[in-house]
Amino acid sequence: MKTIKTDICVIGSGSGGLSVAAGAVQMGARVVLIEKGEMGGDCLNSGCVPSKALLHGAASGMSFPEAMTHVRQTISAIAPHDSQERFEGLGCTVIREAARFTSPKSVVAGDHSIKARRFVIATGSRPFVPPIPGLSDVPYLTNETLWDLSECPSHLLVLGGGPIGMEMAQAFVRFGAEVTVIEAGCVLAREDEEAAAVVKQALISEGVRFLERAEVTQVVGQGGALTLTLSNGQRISGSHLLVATGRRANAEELGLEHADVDCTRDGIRTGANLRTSNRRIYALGDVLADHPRFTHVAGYQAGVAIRGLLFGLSARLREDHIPHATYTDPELAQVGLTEAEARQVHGDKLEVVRTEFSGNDRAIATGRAGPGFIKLMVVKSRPVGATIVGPEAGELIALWSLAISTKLKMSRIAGMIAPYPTLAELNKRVTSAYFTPRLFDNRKLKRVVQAIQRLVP
Ligand SMILES: Cc1cc2nc3c(=O)[nH]c(=O)nc-3n(C[C@H](O)[C@H](O)[C@H](O)COP(=O)(O)OP(=O)(O)OC[C@H]3O[C@@H](n4cnc5c(N)ncnc54)[C@H](O)[C@@H]3O)c2cc1C
Ligand SMILES: NC(=O)c1ccc[n+]([C@@H]2O[C@H](COP(=O)([O-])OP(=O)(O)OC[C@H]3O[C@@H](n4cnc5c(N)ncnc54)[C@H](O)[C@@H]3O)[C@@H](O)[C@H]2O)c1
Repeated sequence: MKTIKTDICVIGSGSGGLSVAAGAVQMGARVVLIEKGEMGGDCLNSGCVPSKALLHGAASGMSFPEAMTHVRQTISAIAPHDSQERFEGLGCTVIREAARFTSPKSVVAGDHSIKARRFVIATGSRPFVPPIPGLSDVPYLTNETLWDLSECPSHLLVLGGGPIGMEMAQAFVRFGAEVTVIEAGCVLAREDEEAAAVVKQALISEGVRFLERAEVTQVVGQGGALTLTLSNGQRISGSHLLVATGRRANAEELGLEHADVDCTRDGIRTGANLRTSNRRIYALGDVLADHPRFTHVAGYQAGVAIRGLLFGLSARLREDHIPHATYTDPELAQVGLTEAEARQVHGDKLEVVRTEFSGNDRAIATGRAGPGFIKLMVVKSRPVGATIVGPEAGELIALWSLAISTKLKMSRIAGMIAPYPTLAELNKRVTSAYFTPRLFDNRKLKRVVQAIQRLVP
């Protein structure tokens, strides 16, 4: 067994682990990075990158095989950035083995024993597969196996109407598959209800069938012919089944019991400084319990952890300005509070203003003026949340993350000028919606203007 002593040992080379390793090594720390699978983790290999590449293929009229080639080419184009070679070039020691704690200060990976001053657990998550009778006996797809398909399914059954289920439902219906989404509750249930309804309606109009509040009690069949039975006796048959019913943290195999790290079934718990119950060990990204699971969140958490790891600063996480987007067409993006949440927190102090994509010249000129809107939640002249459903919602939401993180007043945002004609004008337009009644329905202001008009020559 070879022993390595280091400053920081990072377990997992996904979005979170790579960000910590790159930052720490370039600022002078000795870093060991351990990865048991593909460098780049879920986002690059089986998550964001392939799913967005597939959606692009579906939107731009590629055939399914062409789109799958585009998926592979996209991964290959991005992979060098996350590669072992790049990280070794930066100065990290990269070990391609599964890591396991043997004590609060040491980890074993293959024939290496790593003793580190600090550890970072960034082992991510895997698909949660619900314990439905028969499911484990049939061939089903998850986000880990979907990318091996060589032909488009004739009828794809999608279990779960969260972001994975909705994005993939739209991609596959556009490739010509029949698609049925079976959802235990309501689709996109964590989103603003009105915005989620716009996305759902768009998918319905493209041919996706939805069964909501549906409890699957049994799955039978074989490859190419699967049947789900619901609690109401209804049966739905399809050629393939995609299970997209949430995530489970990758924490069980880490030997956390030897490391004094508290962990629940939902994942590892930390304080806002990302330290676990063992102060030498940090955790971040999808392996955490009760945190949003997104690539940009793992990246943001890496920045917070680095301040503690390298400088001993007690940086703390903030979550009110973290946006997310679902890349259906139309896209749905959210930052801060939804209208329902803001109403609960702020009651009568809440003002909600909105503007529609149908009034935007660029949206009209480019044939994208379908149903869609920006809704802004404002309290004491500062935005506390924004919901956008429409084209490029994921791009448009960034401004509102900045506005919330810096507590910008609406008057400051109204000072922004967006070039004409852009979708970005919608962000300006929604601030006008806030000021319009204050300016145009203001009797006092009208009297002042009239008085000045009488006085000025
Ligand atoms: C289909 C899909 C689409 C998604 N789309 C988006 C999107 O559009 N935008 C977005 O922001 N997020 C998206 N996500 C979420 C995003 O992929 C995750 O939030 C992100 O990858 C989490 O990063 P991470 O570093 O925490 O974990 P991961 O990327 O999962 O990396 C963890 C790494 O740790 C390794 N590992 C695990 N255990 C061990 C061990 N014992 N020893 C050594 N290595 C180990 C794993 O092999 C893996 O490489 C999507 C997810 C899925 C599934
Ligand atoms: N655009 C993006 O940023 C993006 C895209 C895809 C995934 N992701 C990330 O990946 C995570 C996982 O995505 P997801 O869609 O799998 O999870 P999710 O938890 O967001 O949604 C899962 C859905 O499955 C339903 N469900 C659970 N058990 C069920 C059952 N037995 N039968 C029917 N429905 C059932 C739930 O009610 C829920 O609506 C997301 O939370 C997100 O963090 C992000």
